[in-house]
Amino acid sequence: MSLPKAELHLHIEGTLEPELAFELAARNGVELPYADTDSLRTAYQFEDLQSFLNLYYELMAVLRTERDFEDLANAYLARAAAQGVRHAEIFFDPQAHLARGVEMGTVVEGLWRALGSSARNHGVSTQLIMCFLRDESAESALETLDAAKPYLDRIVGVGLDSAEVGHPPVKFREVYEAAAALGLRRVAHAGEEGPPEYIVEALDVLGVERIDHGLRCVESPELVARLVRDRVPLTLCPLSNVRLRTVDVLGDHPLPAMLDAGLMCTVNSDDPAYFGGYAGDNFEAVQQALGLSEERLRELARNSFLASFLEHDEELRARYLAEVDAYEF
Ligand code: HPA
Ligand SMILES: [Zn+2]
Repeated sequence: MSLPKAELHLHIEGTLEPELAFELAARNGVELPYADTDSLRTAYQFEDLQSFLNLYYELMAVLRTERDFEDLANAYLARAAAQGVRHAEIFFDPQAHLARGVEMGTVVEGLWRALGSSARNHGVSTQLIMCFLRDESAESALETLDAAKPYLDRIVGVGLDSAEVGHPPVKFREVYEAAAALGLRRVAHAGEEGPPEYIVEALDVLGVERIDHGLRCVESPELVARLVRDRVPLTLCPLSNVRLRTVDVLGDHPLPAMLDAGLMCTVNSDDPAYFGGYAGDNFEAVQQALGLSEERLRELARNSFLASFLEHDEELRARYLAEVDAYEF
């Protein structure tokens, strides 16, 4: 669906399509434990978040040089642009690369080669959000923030991802305080597999401005009331929820009820190469499975721009919002 939209929940490493994975493996002399793209695709059957993360981290072995990260980001931006994405706030996972001996500079400069010319080349404005892996230590997160200091002009904010349960937001209090002191925006995954309390903690302890996923807020009427009152954006990822089995089938997704409750929902793709669709595909899927009206879809698109970190260019945000209003389905 080409409705203009911002993508606010997108892991760049999760855009690695099998074809590009094999191309980069050949280029870098990396051996993949799959015969070809078809046999790799058959591995895309996930039980839960962890079973996905195992493959996600395994395939990252092919990302080694600046050019690899540039090619990865350009491939994503081209696909996103074709599906109506006008603005993308893109997560990356530096710890997963540092652990393999790939430097922060290689990752950021490589991504920037694509992002820095994206408005011109793809018609997509971009921001970069650095995520900490919550199943690594708080010390490791602090070291990562330190390693990012030379590149902060290219990074708008920090996030928190990877295995959620057992790794509550409070573990990262100190690093989020340090990030805030550096002027970075703050978001965090919470309430994907973890309980509603993690969402409350992300707000109260980490001071986040948006919740990534946040799906399990629906279990707490009190929390829903707070999120509605404070207009806290939730970056939902419907196809991801089905593939990682946080909802059984898309037709059972709580998105319509969440919108009816007044929550500020957005629709995003998370890891589109693994979960069966990019941003526009997610919009189409929820339209079909949940029967969302055109006005609801327009509301989701407006929310995406309102929730985006475009404060440095309100004119651009206004232009995007006008495009949403003018869109004809
Ligand atoms: O959906 C996700 N959840 C948590 N961590 C992640 N890292 C990539 N994708 C995800
Ligand atoms: Zn995610």
